Amino acid sequence: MTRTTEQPWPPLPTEAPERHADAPAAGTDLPSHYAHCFGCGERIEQGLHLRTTACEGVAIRSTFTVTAAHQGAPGLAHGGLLACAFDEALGAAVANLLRRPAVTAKLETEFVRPVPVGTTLHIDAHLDGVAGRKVYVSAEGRLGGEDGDVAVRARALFVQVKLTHFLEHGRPEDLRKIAADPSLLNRRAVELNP
Ligand SMILES: CCCCC/C=C\C/C=C\C/C=C\C/C=C\CCCC(=O)SCCNC(=O)CCNC(=O)[C@H](O)C(C)(C)COP(=O)(O)OP(=O)(O)OC[C@H]1O[C@@H](n2cnc3c(N)ncnc32)[C@H](O)[C@@H]1OP(=O)(O)O
Repeated sequence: MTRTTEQPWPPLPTEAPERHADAPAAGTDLPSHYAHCFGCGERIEQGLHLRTTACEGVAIRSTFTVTAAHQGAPGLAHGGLLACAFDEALGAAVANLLRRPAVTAKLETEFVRPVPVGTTLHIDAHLDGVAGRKVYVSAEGRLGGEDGDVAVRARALFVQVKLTHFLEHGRPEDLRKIAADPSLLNRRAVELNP
């Protein structure tokens, strides 16, 4: 079987990603983009509660601590939730460093080692290339520390979208909740009208 990481990446010619001039400075802790996001939202009790910090260049670092609510096999993280953690970290890299809204079009994960409950996964995500609206991004997750063993690798294609994407497709009652309480959404993460 061909491993994901043995295939060319990005899969087509791209330009080097340019960090936006107003991207958060390296070392800045990035707030949750949406209070009800399963990946980072503070209002989702059993969510992943990813915490993300901007790094130098076109990179971010996230941490995800696996709890008993995230099990697949006894005492081990569910692979689908690990994929969710990577979707979140990769998306945070795209949105915060380029400051444009984008959605995941394709997400590949490679599970290298089991991730036990109680472990903190340290995820390093970096932008790899841009081709028009397409942004290629990848990440590695290490067990227990920044120098720990790699447990998961992921890479993804994000496609930049207009704000209208969310207004057209989002459930009206959730959009109304945001209108009533704008603090649910971190509007500063991206330029909504570039
Ligand atoms: C009030 C609301 C505010 C909203 C929030 C605002 C801001 C948020 C702020 C900060 C965010 C911070 C952090 C975010 C962190 C995590 C977020 C998690 C992200 C997600 O969890 S998000 C949910 C899952 N995600 C979806 O729900 C997407 C469903 N999907 C679609 O909505 C469409 O499918 C779309 C838009 C992807 C494309 O549709 P489209 O019509 O715009 O464009 P099109 O189809 O032309 O694709 C353009 C080019 O991408 C190529 N392409 C497309 N798909 C491909 C694939 N699978 N493989 C290979 N290439 C592909 C085409 O081949 C073409 O390539 P080319 O240009 O070369 O022809």
